Amino acid sequence: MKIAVFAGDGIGPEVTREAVRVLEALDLPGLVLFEGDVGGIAYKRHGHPLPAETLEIARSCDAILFGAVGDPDCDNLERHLRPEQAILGLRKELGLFANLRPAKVFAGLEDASALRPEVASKIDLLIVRELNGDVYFGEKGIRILPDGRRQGWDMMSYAEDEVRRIAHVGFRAAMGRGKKLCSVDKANVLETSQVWRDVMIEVAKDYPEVELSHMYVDNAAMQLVRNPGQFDVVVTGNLFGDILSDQASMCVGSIGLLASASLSDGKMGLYEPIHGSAPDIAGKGLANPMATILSAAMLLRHSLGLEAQAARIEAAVAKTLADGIRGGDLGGSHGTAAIGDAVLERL
Ligand SMILES: NC(=O)C1=CN([C@@H]2O[C@H](COP(=O)(O)OP(=O)(O)OC[C@H]3O[C@@H](n4cnc5c(N)ncnc54)[C@H](O)[C@@H]3O)[C@@H](O)[C@H]2O)C=CC1
Ligand SMILES: CC(C)CC(=O)C(=O)O
Ligand SMILES: [Mg+2]
Repeated sequence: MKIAVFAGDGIGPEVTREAVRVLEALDLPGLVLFEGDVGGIAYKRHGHPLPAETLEIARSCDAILFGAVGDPDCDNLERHLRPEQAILGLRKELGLFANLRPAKVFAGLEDASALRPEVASKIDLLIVRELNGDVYFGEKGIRILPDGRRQGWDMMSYAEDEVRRIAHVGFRAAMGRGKKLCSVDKANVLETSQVWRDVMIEVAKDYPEVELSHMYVDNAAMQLVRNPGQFDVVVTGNLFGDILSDQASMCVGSIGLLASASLSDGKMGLYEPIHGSAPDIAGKGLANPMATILSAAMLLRHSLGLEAQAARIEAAVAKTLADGIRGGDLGGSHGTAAIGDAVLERL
């Protein structure tokens, strides 16, 4: 079992360290970890945010545990050299098109939600976000208009096959959960979304037991706050899924809690918290490592088939929260390492 560990920038190394401690504590036979540079740190050391040797490590491993990338020092670099290209590059190079972002309220954490406890307590949803297409990977540029104004442009598109494969991921997930799938788009305005919606309707015929609904993304953002309990599986594109999942994190309490799996057709996957490098708290030991620890659990489940060990980690995190151990993001005072210690004690 080979796991690549790409800690990255900002709080990335801090939260990844705790997740690695948890993985190591499980004493998994044959587990070997391989570290690699990604993001701003990789740019500073190797001149590129995703060096060839890092990509090679990624390709040779069964799964990747990823921290976060992003460094304000690098914000003025040419776009292809910016830290964020590391995660975009890994997603594209490895064909990781399906991003699973579960959001569920942990018992005892209802009061930490930005929503009223009786609204928050009903949340148990899965955002299935397409991760290889959309405006993130379209042609883009900055051009000078004839009248001298600068104009930025980014091409949004989805081809039918790109929608079809993520639709199947969403419907299969719904079959294993509450059999409800809400497809989120902006088909009232965007042709990209019209194709998206047409394909969702077509694929739904293969899953007659799943109840398909459609929602415009602006309404979805509102419904996520008004009545998040109505959602089971939400399938959406790259941009909308990025935004809605950050929003969902505050509905369950904190962005420091939301884990994710980025999957391809095979078992290979990349696992990361949904948050970024949080430069505002980096280096202070304040970051909540739970999202990364829970991402490690997803890694064991999806890439290594170790369901019992994944459940063990999730139970330890749930117990830690139930015992009142909370980081600053949840109104508590526990630091990154103390939260890691507490999870390890409950493993
Ligand atoms: N997959 C990745 O590597 C991602 C990278 N980024 C990058 O991260 C950098 C910062 O982006 P932001 O927009 O500030 O988003 P962010 O997610 O890094 O931070 C947003 C806010 O949430 C807080 N926060 C995030 N994670 C936390 C944790 N584990 N515990 C406690 N508080 C936490 C931060 O302190 C900040 O106030 C940028 O360079 C951005 O491009 C952003 C999202 C994903
Ligand atoms: C940093 C971006 C490339 C993506 C992002 O915000 C995310 O995947 O959540
Ligand atoms: Mg994001």
